[in-house]
Amino acid sequence: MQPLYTVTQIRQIETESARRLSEGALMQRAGQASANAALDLLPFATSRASVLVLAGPGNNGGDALEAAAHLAHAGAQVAVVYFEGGSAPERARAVERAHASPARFVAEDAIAGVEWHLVIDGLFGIGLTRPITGPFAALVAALNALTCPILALDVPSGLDADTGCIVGPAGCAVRATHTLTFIGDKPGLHTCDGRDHAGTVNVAHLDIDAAHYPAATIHLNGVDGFAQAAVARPQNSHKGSYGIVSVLGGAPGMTGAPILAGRAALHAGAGRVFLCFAGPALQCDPGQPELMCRAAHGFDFATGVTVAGPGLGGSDEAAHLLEQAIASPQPLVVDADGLNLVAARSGLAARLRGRKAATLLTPHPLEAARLLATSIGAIQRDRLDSARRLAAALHAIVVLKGTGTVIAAPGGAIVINPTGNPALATAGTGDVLAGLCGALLAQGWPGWEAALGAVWLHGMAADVLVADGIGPVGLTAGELVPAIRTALNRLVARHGRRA
Ligand SMILES: NC(=O)C1=CN([C@@H]2O[C@H](COP(=O)(O)OP(=O)(O)OC[C@H]3O[C@@H](n4cnc5c(N)ncnc54)[C@H](OP(=O)(O)O)[C@@H]3O)[C@@H](O)[C@H]2O)[C@@H](O)CC1
Ligand SMILES: Nc1ncnc2c1ncn2[C@@H]1O[C@H](COP(=O)(O)OP(=O)(O)O)[C@@H](O)[C@H]1O
Ligand SMILES: [K+]
Repeated sequence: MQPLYTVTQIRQIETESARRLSEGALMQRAGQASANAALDLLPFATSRASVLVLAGPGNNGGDALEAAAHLAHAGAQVAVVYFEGGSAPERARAVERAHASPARFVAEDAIAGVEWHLVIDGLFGIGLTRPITGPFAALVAALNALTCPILALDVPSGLDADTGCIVGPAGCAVRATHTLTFIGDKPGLHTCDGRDHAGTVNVAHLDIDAAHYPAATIHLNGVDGFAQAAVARPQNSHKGSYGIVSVLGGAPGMTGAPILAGRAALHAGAGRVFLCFAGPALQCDPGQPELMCRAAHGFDFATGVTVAGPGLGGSDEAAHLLEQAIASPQPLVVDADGLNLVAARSGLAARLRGRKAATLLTPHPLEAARLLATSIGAIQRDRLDSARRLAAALHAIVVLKGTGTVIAAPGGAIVINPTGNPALATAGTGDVLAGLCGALLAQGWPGWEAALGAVWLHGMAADVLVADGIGPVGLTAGELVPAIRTALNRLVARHGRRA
């Protein structure tokens, strides 16, 4: 999995490596890498390309000036909007190089009325300390109104590289189509506002020796993070080999949620799936008669994995049933109303903390806010920290949903998921994810790999459906289910080890 580094770590890597390099080497390498990336984005002969370069007051601006000089020497028509600022010697040399090149230095008002083929955003990088306001904000608005590609250097200006939030309050950020980020990839490019502002992310390592990189605790989810848990089915196996998933949910009037979770568990390979209704039990799911419907009252949750919460409601009876599911020595997924009950009743949280088997919690931001007794805004302001705090507080693997889903382990490891898209922003997709988590656990996947695999497959299924025109508008949660089955089978065929 691709490592992600915080700004503090990037600064440390820079300090360590810079000691062994000539002054300004990193900025020169960043500028060269940026120019190369820019050339790749130009649609035709370099000499006919109009490139607008924004060079801010810090070293991000220095990178942009180096890039401007290279592009101008390569023959592009380069216009630079330049802001006076920092006195770092390497930045001063970048200014000189750009001035000595054929690049033109222009005023901000020259941006309007020109057909630009590419914009390079070198306004602010990881040194942004306060919201972009005033004339800089007007400039960002002008850039965001352009239709040409925008290449952000290091970070789209205005975005917090650690959290993925626009630096605020009342800040703004460049909406880039591409980001070339330096030294190492950064979490903020992949979650919250990051995905909308960074576009396609590439990393330029600037030839820094691997020895200068610390062990990363944050990664971008990828198949290598969980594929080792996939097992090819042996011929000599039967339904008992693939586990049981029991979905606890379905308070009166809320039967759809457990059905979706159960269907997802079935199509993701669980040997048997029970729907355990907290309210009046359905006789069967006529659309999926393989699901076995039961009253939750008196059900033995210790027989397999429980997915507790979809449509469970908040009654005392629901809390009592959840307590029984938590007491099971088997793996457990808690979602939706299950999480709301844990937030509302401290006794349940204490029992959850005491569990020995794998426990996965799958909150969306509002559920996470209830669990941490805070607001959605506070959760979203630092999604990584929120997920990490929840995992530590409840001794569970936490899947904080939403674009760039954050998966956190109680020990502090964090993974951000890159698959998925806004087609998933529709009712029931969370129930499908919970059922999928349950199915992987039932088939013997360890908790961490089950969480990573489920989130990745769920997002990938949505990506494939959208590529086929089934979404982003109007995708239904039920349509995800067969697409998840296909994605999981491809994974097992490609990576599944022999049992
Ligand atoms: N790290 C590395 O190893 C390498 C880093 N490199 C590059 O350096 C970048 C980091 O450079 P950096 O530290 O100079 O910060 P940067 O992002 O240019 O901004 C700081 C400037 O902006 C100003 N300023 C801040 N907020 C503002 C606001 N809202 N509105 C207005 N002004 C504002 C701030 O002013 P001040 O706060 O001091 O008043 C200061 O002048 C990094 O992203 C990468 O591109 C590469 O060369 C390769 C090696
Ligand atoms: N804009 C988005 N981009 C990517 N994934 C999204 C987006 N919106 C929602 N999702 C995903 O869809 C699912 C929604 O879950 P949830 O909010 O619990 O829905 P429900 O309760 O209706 O089942 C989560 O997996 C979430 O990460
Ligand atoms: K930038």
